Amino acid sequence: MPIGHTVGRGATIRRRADVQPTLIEPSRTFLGRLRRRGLLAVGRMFVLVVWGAVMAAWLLAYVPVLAAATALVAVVWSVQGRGAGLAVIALVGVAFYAWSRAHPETWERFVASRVWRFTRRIRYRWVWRDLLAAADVRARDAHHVIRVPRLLWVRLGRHADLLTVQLCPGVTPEHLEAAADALRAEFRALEVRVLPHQRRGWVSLRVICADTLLGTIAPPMGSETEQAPHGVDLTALHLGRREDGEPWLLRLLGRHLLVAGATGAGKSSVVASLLVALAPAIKAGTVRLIGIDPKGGMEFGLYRDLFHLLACETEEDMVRALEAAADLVAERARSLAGVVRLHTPTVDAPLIVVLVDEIASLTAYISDKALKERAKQALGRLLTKGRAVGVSVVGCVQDPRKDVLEVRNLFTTRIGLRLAEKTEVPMVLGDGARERGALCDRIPMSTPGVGYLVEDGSTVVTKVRAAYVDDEQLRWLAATYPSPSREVLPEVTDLPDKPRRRKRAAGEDREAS
Ligand SMILES: Nc1ncnc2c1ncn2[C@@H]1O[C@H](COP(=O)(O)OP(=O)(O)OP(=O)(O)O)[C@@H](O)[C@H]1O
Repeated sequence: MPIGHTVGRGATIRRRADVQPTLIEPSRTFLGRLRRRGLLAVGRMFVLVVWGAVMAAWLLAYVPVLAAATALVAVVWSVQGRGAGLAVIALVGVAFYAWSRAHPETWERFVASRVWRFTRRIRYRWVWRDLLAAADVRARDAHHVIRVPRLLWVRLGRHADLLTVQLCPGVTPEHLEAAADALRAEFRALEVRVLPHQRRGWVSLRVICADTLLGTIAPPMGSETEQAPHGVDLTALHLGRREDGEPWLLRLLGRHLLVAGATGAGKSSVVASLLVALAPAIKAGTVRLIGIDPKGGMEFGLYRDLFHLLACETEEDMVRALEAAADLVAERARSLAGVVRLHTPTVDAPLIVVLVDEIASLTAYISDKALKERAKQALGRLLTKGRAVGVSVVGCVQDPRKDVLEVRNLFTTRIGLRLAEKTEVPMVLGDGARERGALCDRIPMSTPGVGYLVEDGSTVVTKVRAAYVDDEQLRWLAATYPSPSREVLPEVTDLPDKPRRRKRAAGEDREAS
């Protein structure tokens, strides 16, 4: 088997010291060796020239401004001769310099960023084999030839590139995940993330080259027709931006959402962005909010009018609100049994969003044991049966430890904002999420609202940042899109603590008599 020969899938590494030297057929004479080397050098030179020409043509196609300038120089040179050609080259140089000074944004957009992107493409291919072999993403075949995954193609983006990679036998996506840091350093990127590919044996690498989440993001607010011209799409709520610069669209219909983050990580900005996206539907009556705020209304009190029901005064109130929502789930499940598999929100049967700020206050920090048990049961009922019947829970949590929040695996969409320790990442986002790129513990304090999102049943990790909605905008939102219906707690439903109230009432009667 000659060195460098490719068998089946994967690319081979040539000239490696650890390849069996016996595989090389040595030339016997000095002249033979010289001829062989000379031929090899000529062959390499030829390949290099062809490759350079192809790359130059590709670069011109990729940067039309350069193509136009090159065409101009070529025409003048061929018609007017070398002197005029050189003069045009100098003129083009001066024009480009003046452009970059006078309009740096357009220069960046049409020339600099495109050239930079193109050099990235060359870099990926240039370093690929050696880098993967050095980072231990390799396998050795039966002939002791070292093979690495093959880089099939590169899709360049403004902020992130997507590399499609064909794995070779013996190399798994986990090998690439383990080498993500080495790839990031060599590609001079911010992050490298391994994503699944629809074809078996292939994976994608997302290489993040520019941080689009550094600056604060403004919420998409406006009049009803501006904000949601075609009505609110509950499967694609615009909450902020993704790391590749695209809008972050979140599906809430048929999902429960957990937002975990240390104090000051920006949990309330995720909730506020969600409210901005839902507001027109709240006013239209197709979405109803039930708010539970253990901070006594400090968070949700600001936009009280958006809520159909707000429980924030006592622990008892909050648990009763949860139970009311859980009863509604049972009632809807009965009425929808055998009719539909997923409820479609209407004004008569709206999507109920149960918004809980600091969910651990209900499941862990309540002092009354019986009340805590009731809260856990109601939450369990909501999370296991609510999705299909149009009841979604959105919960925030600071401390994601198991004893604090036992039900966290029932949340189908999870967002990990800045977390204190790396051991907390799998607690929120699941096993292996940190290896796949969810570095919640490395999010700086200076970027609140930044987090990693994982959906149930998917291994894809997406970095996002929620828009920042200030207090003034929240007040405006509540005044512009108030909930058309309002309920107060005692009237919510047939409350399960009635016997206790009856007992207390009986006791009061006795005292009176
Ligand atoms: N998406 C965001 N963009 C820019 N700044 C933000 C964003 N979210 C939050 N901030 C800033 O960070 C501060 C803390 O954020 P926030 O109150 O949302 O954190 P939190 O996780 O809810 O904290 P706590 O658990 O203590 O309530 C805010 O006062 C705000 O100034």
